[in-house]
Formats: sequence, structure tokens, C-alpha cells
Amino acid sequence: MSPVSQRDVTAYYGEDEDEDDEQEAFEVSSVSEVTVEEAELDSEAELMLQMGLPVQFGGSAFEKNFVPPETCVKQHKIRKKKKKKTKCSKDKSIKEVMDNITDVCEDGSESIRDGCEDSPATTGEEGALDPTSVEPSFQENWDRYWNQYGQGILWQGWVTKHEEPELSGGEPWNCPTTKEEWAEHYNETYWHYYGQFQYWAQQGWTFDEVSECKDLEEADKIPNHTVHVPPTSTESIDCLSDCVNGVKNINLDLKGMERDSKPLSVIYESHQMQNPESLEAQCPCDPDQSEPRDVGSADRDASSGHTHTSQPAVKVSRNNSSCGQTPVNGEDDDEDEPPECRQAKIKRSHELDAEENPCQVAAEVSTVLGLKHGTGQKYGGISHFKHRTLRYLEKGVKHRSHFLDMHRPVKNRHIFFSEGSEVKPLKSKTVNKKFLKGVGEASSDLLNEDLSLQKVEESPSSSDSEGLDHCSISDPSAQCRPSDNKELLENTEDPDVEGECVSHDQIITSPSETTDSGSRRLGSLLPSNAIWCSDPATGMEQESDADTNLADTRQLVSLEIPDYLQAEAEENCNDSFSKAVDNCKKKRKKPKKKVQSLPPEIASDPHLAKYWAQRYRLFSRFDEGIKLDEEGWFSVTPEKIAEHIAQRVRQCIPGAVVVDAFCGVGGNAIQFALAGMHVIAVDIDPVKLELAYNNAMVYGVADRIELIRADFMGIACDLKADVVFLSPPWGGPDYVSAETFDIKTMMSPDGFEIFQLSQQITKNIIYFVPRNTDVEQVASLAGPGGQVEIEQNFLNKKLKTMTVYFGDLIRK
Ligand SMILES: C[S@@+](CC[C@H](N)C(=O)[O-])C[C@H]1O[C@@H](n2cnc3c(N)ncnc32)[C@H](O)[C@@H]1O
Ligand SMILES: C[n+]1cn([C@@H]2O[C@H](CO)[C@@H](O)[C@H]2O)c2nc(N)[nH]c(=O)c21
Repeated sequence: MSPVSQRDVTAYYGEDEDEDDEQEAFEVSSVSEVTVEEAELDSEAELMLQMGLPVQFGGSAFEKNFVPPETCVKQHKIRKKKKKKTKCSKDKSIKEVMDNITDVCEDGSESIRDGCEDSPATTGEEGALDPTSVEPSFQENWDRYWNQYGQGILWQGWVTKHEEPELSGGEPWNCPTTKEEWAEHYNETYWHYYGQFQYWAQQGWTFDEVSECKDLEEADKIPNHTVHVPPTSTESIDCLSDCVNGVKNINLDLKGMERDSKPLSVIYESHQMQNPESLEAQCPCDPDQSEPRDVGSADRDASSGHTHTSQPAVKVSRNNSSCGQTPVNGEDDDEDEPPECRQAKIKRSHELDAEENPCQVAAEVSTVLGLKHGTGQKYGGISHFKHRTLRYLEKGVKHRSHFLDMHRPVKNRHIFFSEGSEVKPLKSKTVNKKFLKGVGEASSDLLNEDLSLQKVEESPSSSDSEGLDHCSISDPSAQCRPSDNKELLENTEDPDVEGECVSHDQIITSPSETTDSGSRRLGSLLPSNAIWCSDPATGMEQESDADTNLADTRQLVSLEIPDYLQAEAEENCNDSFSKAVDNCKKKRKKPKKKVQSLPPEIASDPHLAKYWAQRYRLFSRFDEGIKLDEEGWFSVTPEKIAEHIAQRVRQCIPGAVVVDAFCGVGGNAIQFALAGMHVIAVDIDPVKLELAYNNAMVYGVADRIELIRADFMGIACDLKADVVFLSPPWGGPDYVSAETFDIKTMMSPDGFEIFQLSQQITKNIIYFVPRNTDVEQVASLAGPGGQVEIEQNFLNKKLKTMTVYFGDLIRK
């Protein structure tokens, strides 16, 4: 099997709190590892590969452990049938069977099972494994499959078992010494493949009918094979082997899957990645199955060590604490967790053993993360998803995946906001207290990571379901350092904005195998209960969930440090950091009341008052002459987020030329320029360009921003740049009213078209999208084999936006 290209989905959630586990969690399997493993494939696996069947079904463990994807009852029946079939075969004339094999080779039409009338596939006895009870066309398909490949499979299996088959006594099925063994082999093989076929058929897979097999003349074209040919049936066996070698494709019947709503699965590293050229998709398990899954397949995959692929390892960390397993410091935080979280037992793929089922693991992980398994293809950017893997980049992911649960629809989390312009401060003393405590006790781990702080105190609420709520401040790109605290103070002069905090959770993902009839949001992937529930305005929930906020130890920030981390934090508290926090506390001053007349656009529209209230969050130098228009107010990227994005670009591609394709009033363009980039700022609206210029002047970067009034869609192909930043209109503030935002249909220009045009400029694209964006959809933009990093942007404790990175902008 040729090495396969990387098609994983890698979700970066954060660090595992368990150091020991972490080491392994970050290991990434490489192509070379795969190659070694491939070399160790047992013969059956090789055969499976030749067949284009998932190799994880090819390990020798299969015989022992294979459990068809039916119920245990069915499994039992299979065994029963196997016994019966064995008996049958013994009784039957083996010669008769093999005659039929020869017939198949000659005319390609006869069925092997004709040779055994009570073949398991045809008796339907006791209803066991009655294929018709599974799929109406199953029997037909199976017959065709077995006709086509059965002979080759049988013979190759035989050859594999007997390296040098003794053929002097005649064909093994005729030879008295091997006759019985052949019969057993036949039965074993038949059922083995029958079970697999049934399983895969249920998953929506079909197989390609190979013309070579039917057309003997074509056999010559098939590369030489090493099948040992019994002297008495050389031709037929040759043919059969060729047929086997000629098997190239097994395809996912997407249409069928759509139709049947057969769920696909999230695939983890431990699953074999098929040759991308020959497989349309890979889907070894149905996570929605309540019934036992194909343990055999899983076992084989795990026990045979076939991690197989060139894709990065799936790093699904042991879910031993955050989800009710073994909480750090012995704390059982189970109570706060969603039920599905408690059930999860996530393991790293490399830890899978013969008793475990990676399919189940995958399903559980996805359950924990709020993933659903869907069907069929849905998005324009990619026909379907091949693979998803999850990889925890940062420590504490388990906590985040627990605490940051975002299962609830976004819109339900904003009901408390008032619609009026009068924004009443909401007290959140509990949160604040806990936060400060948490910050003061930040662990050294935290100190080594980017940090931003937040204060949640008397911050204004907002009627904005877009989330201009209480304020926050942070330096998401900077390393944690005391000066962050200073910055916090310096930026909290807005009477309405005490503090600000930008949190960025990341996911790297790429097209996965699943699409869902219902779209998914990143929110589902990155749990964030704490974010929402601890909103001061949510009252009751706030108290309980305040504890559950946690520090992002890599990139962001400490919202509140959960109790179980606080103990650790106390031990490791960095002095200077503590001082800084103390300073921060001392320096927090009564905000200066600025008497400032409302700009006309604000005065004329009460709904914009909330934006006015948070003007410093949008532009920290607002008072120096920043100007916005109505659209600018509600759609400008808050400074800290814009700064964070710019810093990421600077880190990945220093001095880049960046196209800000929808520059608006310059929120992003200014930050790119401040980060040392040359910016080509495009906007279709001349007013925006004027405002952008004005604002760039305020920040002293107008000379680094080239303003172009144009329809980006029309000029994209003429632009040259290292990076394209996409912050298109989302259709106004109402974008949040959709539970899931579809970038293709809900924004104009079409989000897919925007992206495709941008790809003509560069692969390094940043897509700034609504927080309720269908995460699978944006992942699909990466295309087959692609990767994407999806980042959630939190302001204060609320998820505001998502930023999606492509190309070299994905952090490795
Ligand atoms: C969401 S705003 C951008 C906000 C910007 N990132 C900021 O921080 O100020 C979107 C902008 O895209 C502009 N726009 C809409 N359609 C456009 C097009 N086809 N080409 C270029 N600009 C467009 C709008 O005029 C608007 O200013
Ligand atoms: C309607 N809106 C809000 N934001 C951004 O989402 C945050 C939360 O609502 C806003 O603060 C703004 O940054 C938008 N960004 C873009 N690119 N396009 C929009 O139409 C838009």
C-alpha cells in the first residue's frame, strides 16, 4: 500500500492536564512509522488492502474477535451459522464448490454459493444473518462481490496459510489430506468476508465491480502476482488472483448514505487510512449505533498496531479527569458536566488495546465534544470528509472540553440582554473574585503561556446578541507577563469597560468523514459552558459555572482558574506575576467619566448605543479621532482580536503583504499594519475607505495601508499577496439568530466563492466568521487532505467570533 496523504482532522484543544499523558499525547505518527507498520501487516491485512477493504479488518485478530455490526445476538447466530456452514461444507462436495470457482473464472457469472446451497448467505435460517433483513439489496451485492472476489480471496488465503502449498496430491479441495482443511478454510473465509461485507455495506460502502475479473483478456494487464497456482487449475486461480489484485476501489455510496441516513463516523488515527486514490471515504464505525460495534475490526486495528497512516497521530487524550474520570486533585467536578461528558472514556489511539474499540472511543469523544455523525456530502468545498482526528495541543483541554461546553444554541444564551440603549452594569462579583484569585494563583504553567486577564466587574450588559457585553482585555499573542496586567489597566478606562479578555481556543481540523444533516458549530467542538454560563447576566448559572472557567494555558487566558487548578497554582505561583496581579488590583481605578457627545450615527440609532459603550474595545485610541459608520460599529473587529490575528500572521509570515479583502473601517488593517505588514485594504464602500484612512491615521499606520475601492470578487484574481484576510459582511447583526451560520448561503458574497477566489491569491487565508458558523463547513474549505485551524475568539467570557486559518498560518 502506498503511503497515504494526510487527511486528518486535528483538533487542537489544549493541553492535557496530565503531564505524563501529555508526552504521548503530542506524539505524532509519521509516514515512516506507518511504513514500518505496514511492513508488518499480516497476510490477511495485505489481502484486504488488495481488495481495497479497510485494512483494520485484515488483522489476524479478526478471526477471533470479529463481531459483525449487528447485535450480540446476531453475533451468536453467526457463530452458530459458521458451525453449521462448516458442517455443510464438509458434507458437500468440495469439488463441486471448486468447479463453480472455475466457472466463475470462465464466465464470471456463476456464484460460488451455488456450490453450497445452504450457504450462510442464502439459507436465512432462523433469520440469522438474513441479509435481506439488513439491506434489501444486500444479498445481491454480496453475491456479486463474492462471485467477483471470493475465489481469489479463497485461494490467496490458502496460499497465505500454506506458504508452499503442497499440490502434488491435486487441488487442496480434492486432495484427501487437505480437503477438510480446505472446507474449513472456505467456511472461515466466507464468513469472515461476509461479515465484513455486511458491515461495510451497512455503512454505505459499495465496491467496484472490476472489469478485469470478467474480462479475462484484461487479466494480462494486471501486474504479476505471486499466487501459487495449483497445477490442476492454474488458469482459474491465476484469473482469480488477478481479480483480487485488480480490485481497486471500494467506494462510499454517498447518495445512499444520504438516503439512508446512515451515520458516518469520526475517524481517529488508529483507523486505517485507505489509499486516497482508491477510497472515497473511510468509515469503520457507526458511532450512533447503540449496539456493539465491530469490535473485531477495532481490535484488529489496535492490536495489530496498524496505525497505518501518514496522518498525524490522533491525540485523544485520556479523559480521566475532566469528564468524571479522575479529576485533578481528587476533585470530582462531575456534577457540572454534561451527562455525555461523564460517560466518555477517551483514550489515546496508541493506547488502544484488544479490548477496546476505537470506534467507540471516537464516538465517545465526539459525544463529549458535541459532535454528531451525519450523512453524506453537504458542502461545496469538499465532497465528503475522510478523516477526523483530534489532537490536543494544549494542556487542560479536558477541562476546557468539559467546561466550555457549548451545546446550547447560541441564541439561548443571550436572552438576558436588554434591547434598550440603557445598558445597566451587571455585577459579577463572584466571578471577579474568583477570577482574581485564580489569576493570583496562576501556576507557572500558566505563566509560560500567553496570558490575558479579565475582570468581570460591573461590566455592562448588552442587548447585543452579537455579544458586546461586558468587556475584557488581553494580549492574546503575547506571552504571559506582568505587563499584560498593566495593559489591562491602561485599557480599562472606559467607564463601561473594566477589563477585557480575549480567549482563543483552537481547533485544527480538516475535512472529516462526517457531515451532518444538522450543521455543527465549533461551539459543539469546543465546549464552553463556562463562557456562557458564567455570564454575569445569567444569574443563577453564573455562580456555579464561575468555578468552571479555566485558564487557557497556551494562548490565552485565564478566565477563572478552576478550583482543582488553584491548588496547583498556589504551589507554582510566580512572584513577579503575583505582584503584577496585585498591582493590577491596586491600580484598578474608578473609570474616568468622559463627557463625550454621541456621534450622530449612535444618537440616531439607540441600538448602536451598546457599541458606543464599548468603543474602546473596538479601538483603544477611540478618543483620538476614530470614526465609524453604522456598519462599522457593529462589524468592526474588536482591537484585541484584530491584534491577535495580526500577531499570528506576523509570527507565521513576518513582513507579509496582507490583503484585507473587506477592510471596513480598518479594524484589522490597522493591526496588520501595526504588526509590520503591508496591507492592501479593499472595500466596496468608499465611505468605509475614508473611515479606514482616518482611523489608520489615528494609529499612525496610514502609510502602510493601500486602500482600494473595489469589489473584491472582481479584483481578487489580480491581487498578489502572502496572506488574505477575509472579514466579509455576515448579513448584519442578525447573523446570530441562526443556530448555525452557513457561510455559503447566509452571507453575501457567497462565503465559498470568496474563499475560492482568495485561494487564487494565496493558500494563506484567514477567514473571520461568525461564532455560530458551521465548523464542518469551514473545515471543508480546506478540501481533501487539507487542514484548517479554527480558533474561537473570546472576549471576556463570551465567544464572539471564530477565526479560521489556512495554509502556513496553521500553527504546527
Ligand atoms: C464586516 S465589514 C469589515 C470589518 C473590518 N474587518 C473591520 O474591522 O473594520 C465588511 C466590509 O466589507 C465591505 N464589502 C461588502 N461587500 C464587498 C465586496 N464585494 N468587496 C469588497 N468589500 C465589500 C463592506 O462595505 C464592509 O465594509
Ligand atoms: C455583524 N458582524 C459582527 N461582526 C463581528 O462579530 C463581533 C460580534 O458580533 C463584532 O464585534 C464584530 O467584530 C462582524 N464581522 C464581520 N466580518 N462581518 C459582520 O457582518 C460582522
